[in-house]
Amino acid sequence: MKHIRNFCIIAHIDHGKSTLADRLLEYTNTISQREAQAQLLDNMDLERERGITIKSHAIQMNYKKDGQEYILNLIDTPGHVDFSYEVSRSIAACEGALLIVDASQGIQAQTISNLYLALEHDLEIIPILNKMDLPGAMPEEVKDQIVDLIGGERDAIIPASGKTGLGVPDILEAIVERIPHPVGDADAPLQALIFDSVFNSFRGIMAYFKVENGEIRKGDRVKFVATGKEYFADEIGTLKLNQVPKEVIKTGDVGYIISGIKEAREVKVGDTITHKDRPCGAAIQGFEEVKPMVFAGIYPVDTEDYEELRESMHRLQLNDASLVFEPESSAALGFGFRCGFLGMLHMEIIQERLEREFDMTVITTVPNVSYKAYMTKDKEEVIVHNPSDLPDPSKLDSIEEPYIKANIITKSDFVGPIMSLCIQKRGTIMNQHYLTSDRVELVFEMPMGEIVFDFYDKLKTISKGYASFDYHQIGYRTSDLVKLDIRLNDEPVDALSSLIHRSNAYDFGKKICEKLKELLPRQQFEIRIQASIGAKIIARETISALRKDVTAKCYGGDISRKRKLLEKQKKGKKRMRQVGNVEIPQSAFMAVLKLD
Ligand SMILES: Nc1nc2c(ncn2[C@@H]2O[C@H](COP(=O)(O)OP(=O)(O)OP(=O)(O)O)[C@@H](O)[C@H]2O)c(=O)[nH]1
Repeated sequence: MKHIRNFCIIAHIDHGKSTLADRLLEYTNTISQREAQAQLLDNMDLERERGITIKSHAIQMNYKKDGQEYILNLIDTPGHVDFSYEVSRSIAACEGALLIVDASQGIQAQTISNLYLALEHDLEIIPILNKMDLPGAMPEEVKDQIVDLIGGERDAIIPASGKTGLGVPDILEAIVERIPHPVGDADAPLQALIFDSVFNSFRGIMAYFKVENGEIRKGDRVKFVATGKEYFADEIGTLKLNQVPKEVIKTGDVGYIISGIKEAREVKVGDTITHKDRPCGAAIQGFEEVKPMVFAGIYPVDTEDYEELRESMHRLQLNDASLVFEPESSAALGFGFRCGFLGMLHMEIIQERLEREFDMTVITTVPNVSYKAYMTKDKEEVIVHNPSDLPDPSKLDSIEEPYIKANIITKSDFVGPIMSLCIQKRGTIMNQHYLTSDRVELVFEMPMGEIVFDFYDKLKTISKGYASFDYHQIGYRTSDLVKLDIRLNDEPVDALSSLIHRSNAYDFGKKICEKLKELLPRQQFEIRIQASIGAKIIARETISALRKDVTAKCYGGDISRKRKLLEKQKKGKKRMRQVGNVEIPQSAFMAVLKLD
């Protein structure tokens, strides 16, 4: 135990965590340089392309210092807010953290939020100034920021570069010297924290754990405390580039278990593994059920593909337990699924995986948060995951919506515009704090429903990219919300309904009608677009009729050109849905996200 070091790397997105991790693996000969080039830790195609680590991983390195062998377990964490629960569990398995800050960017919102998580778990923090090779690196300024944030000595900050390998030996030395070894009782009953799981089509589900107390042996009868399920530890081992089977994993060490688990749902990150016959007294604290925050409908473009879509979603769920879905039907879109995601990025990833890995073409509806509606009678609580399911407003006592606490870090020049944006999004400023003379941290409380719309994009635009954003939920609050419906030629389109704060409803209704007018293709008859609250029409637009013949201008001459145009037209139609007599393209279902 004395020669084990468990650590994670925390950083804002794109500050170079994965690249630096690869350098550590290379330096300790855990992987070869050639393998490293493929950015090993990000082994999902999608991850590699997007340059983000979606799921956390663990890998073991051996390192020799003064003749003594050390085992270094690196637990990789995802950097994006959607996956912050996974970050917090990975952090709970560590004794130390490398805090990576891009020397050209300085401290950003996720640097701070992940740092706070690490400090809550009393981790030893090793600050690293990364990307020192960049011409725009500002080492002295960023060092000031780090010292301001975590205290400590300027000299303790290690200058590094994942690109050139600068600082890598110093980082390894610091891991051994500064991070404490794990502590635990080797003789106590087994208590192991599950911090991640992966799905492998050959081996089934593999859970990653850290042994806090006791030890686990191959063949042991174990129990997962939160789910209550029991398994045989068919195979246990440590994680190098591949799995290395072992007979025993002892206190303080990190490993994997394969035990015939069929579905990702059976393994809950944060759960405790113990022995069936000699269980531990209590589960490891801090376990939470991950709850989806954002909901949207996913429908097959072709109604006949419904069964295939269901099958694909089931298979996706096998390795992503945080995806939840249930069948729903929409008058406009037919049969599909209402899906719950951890956040907007998670939603995009699922949509993309469905298309890439399962070859499904889907229509996604506007995302929304979940609401709590209270009936006048009995104050009965109804959870609403879909605005069109809102009970009749005349029978409602009140509606509550989720609120978040948002942290934004930006340059002082942008404070004004960002404040106006947040206030426009019904936010309340709670705190404004200067990190340095030029960098400000703003803390807001605001409804989560406002950020699922277009908040990120707007924030990025008004701050010219110089603002970073992070948030967590702080509970539900009563709001004056109304349901806004959209009709096309008097036919309501349920998939376009939304819940809006009353004060914004008129403006919103007007804008969405204008946007739809822009997005709906003109057809051979007039299309009336209306926004209504209950029976009251609050906005309308009309698209005039058009006789559209794309081949008309081809004079009947060149047949191949004509065919090409028809092909093109057919393709354009693919993602369309017919409601009444109006054809709606996918872009229109997301129109709300693109209002000016
Ligand atoms: N110049 C320079 N570029 C770097 C360095 N380290 C990483 N990069 C680049 O920065 C980008 C982000 O690097 P990643 O290692 O993917 O960042 P990350 O922090 O792992 O990102 P997430 O996993 O999404 O949080 C990539 O384009 C890297 O090539 C460095 O030391 N110097």
